[in-house]
Amino acid sequence: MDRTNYEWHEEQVRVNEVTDLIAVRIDELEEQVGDVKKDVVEIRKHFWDEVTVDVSSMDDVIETMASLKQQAEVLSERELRHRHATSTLHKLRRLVQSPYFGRIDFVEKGVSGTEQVYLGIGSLLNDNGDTFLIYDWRAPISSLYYDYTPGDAVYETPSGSVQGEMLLKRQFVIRDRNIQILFDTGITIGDQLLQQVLSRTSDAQMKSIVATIQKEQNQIIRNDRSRMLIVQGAAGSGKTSSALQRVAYLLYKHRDTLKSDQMVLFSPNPMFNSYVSTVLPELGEENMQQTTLQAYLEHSLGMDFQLEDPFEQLEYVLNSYDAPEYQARLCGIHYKSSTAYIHAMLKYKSLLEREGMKFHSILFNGQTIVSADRMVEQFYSYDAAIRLTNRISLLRDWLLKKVSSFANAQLEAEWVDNEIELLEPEDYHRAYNRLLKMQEGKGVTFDDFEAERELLARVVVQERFKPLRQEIKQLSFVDIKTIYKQLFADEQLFLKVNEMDSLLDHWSMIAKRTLSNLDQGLLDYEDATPYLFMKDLLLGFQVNTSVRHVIIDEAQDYSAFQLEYMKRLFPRSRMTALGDFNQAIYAHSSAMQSFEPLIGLYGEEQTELIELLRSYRSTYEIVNFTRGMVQGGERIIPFNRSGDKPVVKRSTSTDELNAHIIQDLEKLQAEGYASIAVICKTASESAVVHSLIKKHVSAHLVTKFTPTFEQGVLVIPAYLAKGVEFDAVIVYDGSAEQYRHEAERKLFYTACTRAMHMLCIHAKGELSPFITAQDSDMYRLL
Ligand SMILES: Nc1ncnc2c1ncn2[C@@H]1O[C@H](COP(=O)(O)OP(=O)(O)OP(=O)(O)O)[C@@H](O)[C@H]1O
Repeated sequence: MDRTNYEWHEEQVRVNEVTDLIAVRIDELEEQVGDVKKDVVEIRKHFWDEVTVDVSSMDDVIETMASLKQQAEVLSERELRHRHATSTLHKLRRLVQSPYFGRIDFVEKGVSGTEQVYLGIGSLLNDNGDTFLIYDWRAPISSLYYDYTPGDAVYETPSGSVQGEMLLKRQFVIRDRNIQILFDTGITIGDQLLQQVLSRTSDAQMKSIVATIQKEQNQIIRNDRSRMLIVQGAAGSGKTSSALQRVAYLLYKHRDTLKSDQMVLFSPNPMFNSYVSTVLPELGEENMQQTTLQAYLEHSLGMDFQLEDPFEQLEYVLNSYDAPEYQARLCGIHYKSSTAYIHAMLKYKSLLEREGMKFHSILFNGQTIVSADRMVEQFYSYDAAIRLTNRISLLRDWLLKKVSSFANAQLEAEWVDNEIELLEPEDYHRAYNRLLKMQEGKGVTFDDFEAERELLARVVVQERFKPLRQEIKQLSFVDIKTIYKQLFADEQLFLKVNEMDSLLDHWSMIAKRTLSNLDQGLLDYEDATPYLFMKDLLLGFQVNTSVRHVIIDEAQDYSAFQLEYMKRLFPRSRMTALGDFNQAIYAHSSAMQSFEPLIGLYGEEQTELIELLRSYRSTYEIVNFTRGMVQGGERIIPFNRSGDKPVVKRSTSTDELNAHIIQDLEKLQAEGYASIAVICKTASESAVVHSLIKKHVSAHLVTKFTPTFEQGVLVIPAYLAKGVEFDAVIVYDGSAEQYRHEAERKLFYTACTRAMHMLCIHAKGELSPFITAQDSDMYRLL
């Protein structure tokens, strides 16, 4: 047996020992889980048998409560035990198949002996409980594995740095308890394993990367200093992957204080949510909360308006170059996405403290209880030193009193008699019971006609005024819509709050669109967050203080305004923002060309910035080709994994183009690619292409409503392919006709960078000018 074989054998012996131990633990735990589960079922079944319920006297009630509490405690202790045991069991079941993926031998400075550290997705102690057979990849010492090659090495612990020398770094792939791959790493950190991992076919769900985390990614995962961590990374550089491992790391490091539901991931679309949702469970952690900004806006404003979503806005931007108001809309989007607009709103709010508030009159049956003017008068009669939101609360209380007096005055009204006549027997019965309760001890009975009429009148009046009271309590009397509209209806006001001398370019069109949309109950995407901000400024922010960490993926797609809003929404939270300016596809992204808005959120001292330049998703050939499409692309470093050169195919007609696409699809399928995306520019183009393709090849159409990501052939608009990846990508029509405006460059780049192994760009007629790789070495032109 040569040395390598011997080592392999030795390691396999260890794998056998460890997995045997895990198997024994699993057996024991399965038995335990079964017993505890039985206990829980029994306790639930006989819960009341063990409790003596006696309410005859106060003492008996207290005793009953005590016995109830005791029984509930026993139940909850067993349930907790069951949960713990089940989660340990899950971890062990994962470990038994593949107990670890790495080993380092480390000699700590000043300490004799070498420590062998085996790294897996969870830790495992020996039976004595004094030696780690497996270290969790998130343990402090495990960071050595990701940060160093053999030689001098340091890791951080809560009590300080530990220095020493790493003697060995070994990587494994273990499947079904057998070592399939084993090699020691030299200078090229894990290239061989990474090569293997990246060469596999894509999946419908993202995979964890714990075994091959790269040094620069480890900086992101373990960063726990700054309030705000910004990651700018090339397409495919592992931003999302690092962010998800980071969540797992933080949940591990702060396991006593941080729970998964205190972390929120903002995703670009619901399909992306499903794509990444298995990573944390794979690592033995519960998923964090996942949402989209649009879902939040819908939740907050969906009752009041029909909201445009970001995709509709983008479709407009991509499809409506010839619309007369196109430039005006872009200008409006630009302004409404900026921090300047936030400042204008804050200024507007301070003006409103003195004048200009708008209210809805309080009406009943067409009759005015309190007029809007009277409310304004009342509002500004309060001490100006009182905060605006508090003055609104005072006004609310005043209005409720006014409504009460008005309601009392209605008791004798004719409509009340009419409604009493119409009361259903149940209402009548309810009223009777209420009378009994209210009049207890007062000697009044329902035989008393006067009392009966009065009571029923009260019931009727109270019921009728209930919705109005409810609305007042919810502060609906503040006319947010008109207040917001004022900004665009009153030019002087706009100039004043913006501290501008002249109005925006295309002002009249911007103002007209804003006002007419609001009048029709529509809210453009660019207005939604500002509108909500205005509402919150006046009525109070609906902040969420329980969330401790917000992760924003595709951060370049949020406007400066939206980011600021999100910061206010989660005042006790840290933030991780991951983005790539080269993939900024929305019109408002022009307001986010740089890091400034992100850094500005918490200020430089509280912000850290990490850049990822190496791209892992695509082959060397694809990265080499696509990086020429964007500014600064020459800085992107392709990972050394070779594949076919991208193919660019020109057609002279739509029929020919379609025929080429179908040929390509059939060829790629025959070559064994599991996921192939035909990426179109817009939703409508996708629908047309899908109806054509499906006659020849089984294919799914992805729309903004598609909830989950599927394998096979997908036809998808480029903007929905954000964040996901495919074995092969066919860009449906990469012609100059489709992609020539600057706004389309990043969309085109995003589409091309979704490809892992193969990229084919088809074009009808002239090629898009973004295919700059003139050097025919970069691609094959067919
Ligand atoms: N260290 C790694 N080990 C293994 N695979 C990796 C590693 N880093 C990244 N990858 C793989 O590279 C691909 C791209 O990763 P990811 O989606 O996280 O990148 P991204 O920067 O978010 O991309 P984009 O911005 O283009 O959406 C994924 O398949 C991911 O598994």
